[in-house]
Amino acid sequence: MLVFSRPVSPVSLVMPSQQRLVGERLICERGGREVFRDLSFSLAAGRALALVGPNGAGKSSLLRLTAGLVRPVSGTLELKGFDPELTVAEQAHYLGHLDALKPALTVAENLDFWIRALGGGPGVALGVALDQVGLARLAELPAQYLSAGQRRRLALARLLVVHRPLWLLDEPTTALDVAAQARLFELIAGHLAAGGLVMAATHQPLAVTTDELKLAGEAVQ
Ligand SMILES: Nc1ncnc2c1ncn2[C@@H]1O[C@H](COP(=O)(O)OP(=O)(O)OP(=O)(O)O)[C@@H](O)[C@H]1O
Repeated sequence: MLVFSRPVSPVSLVMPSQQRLVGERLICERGGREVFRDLSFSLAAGRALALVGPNGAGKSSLLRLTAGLVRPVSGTLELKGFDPELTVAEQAHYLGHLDALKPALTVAENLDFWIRALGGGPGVALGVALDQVGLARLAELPAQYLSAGQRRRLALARLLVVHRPLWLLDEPTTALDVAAQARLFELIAGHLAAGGLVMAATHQPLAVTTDELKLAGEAVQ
C-alpha cells in the first residue's frame, strides 16, 4: 500500500505549546489490508490538521483510529499535555459520516441524550448550542423530520454541549448550505482560539488556517 506522510508545518513557531496530538509510525489495516504504514504527524493545540487524499486513501481510517474505533496494528497516538488519566478517544469528539441521531426523539432530546452519553462536561447549555447551529426553533421537532443539513447541524451541536479538546471531523461540511458551512468554520475557529485541536478529513478547504497531512493511498487504475 502506497502511503506517505510528511510532518505538518512548524506549528510551534506559530503557537508555542506543549499540548499536542502526536501520532508516530502508525500502521493501519482494514479488513486484513494495509491502509497506511509509518504514518507520523504532530498537531499543536490551537491548530487544525486537514487530512487530504483520494478516495480510499485512509482519511476516515485515521480519524476512526484516533477516535479509538479502529485499533492500529502498531504505532502510538498521544495527546500530550492534556489529562493523562484519559485516553485520546475520551478527550475527542468524533463526527463520522452518520449523524447518530435517534429519529423518534426530538432535536432537544437527541442533544440531551448525547450530553448524558458523553458524560456531561463544561460545554455550552443545550439551548445555546441549538441556537449556535441554527436549530433553536426546531427544538421540539422529532429528528426524523429534519433535513440532511439540519441533521448534520444537530450532530455538530454535540461538539458544543460537551467540551472535548480534540475534534475529529469526517467531511464535516457534507449537506451543509453556505451559511451553515460558514457557521461551522466559525465554530472551528472558536474552538482553535480556545486551544482546541481539530483533525478533519476533507475534500474541500475548511476556511480556517490548516496544516495538511496527505495520504496517498493506492493509485487508481
Ligand atoms: N470496515 C472495513 N473493512 C475493510 N476495508 C475497509 C473498511 N473500512 C475501510 N476500508 C478500506 O480502507 C481503505 C481506506 O478507507 P477510508 O474510508 O479510510 O478512506 P478515505 O480516505 O476516508 O476515503 P473517502 O475519501 O472515499 O472517504 C479503503 O480501501 C477502504 O475500502
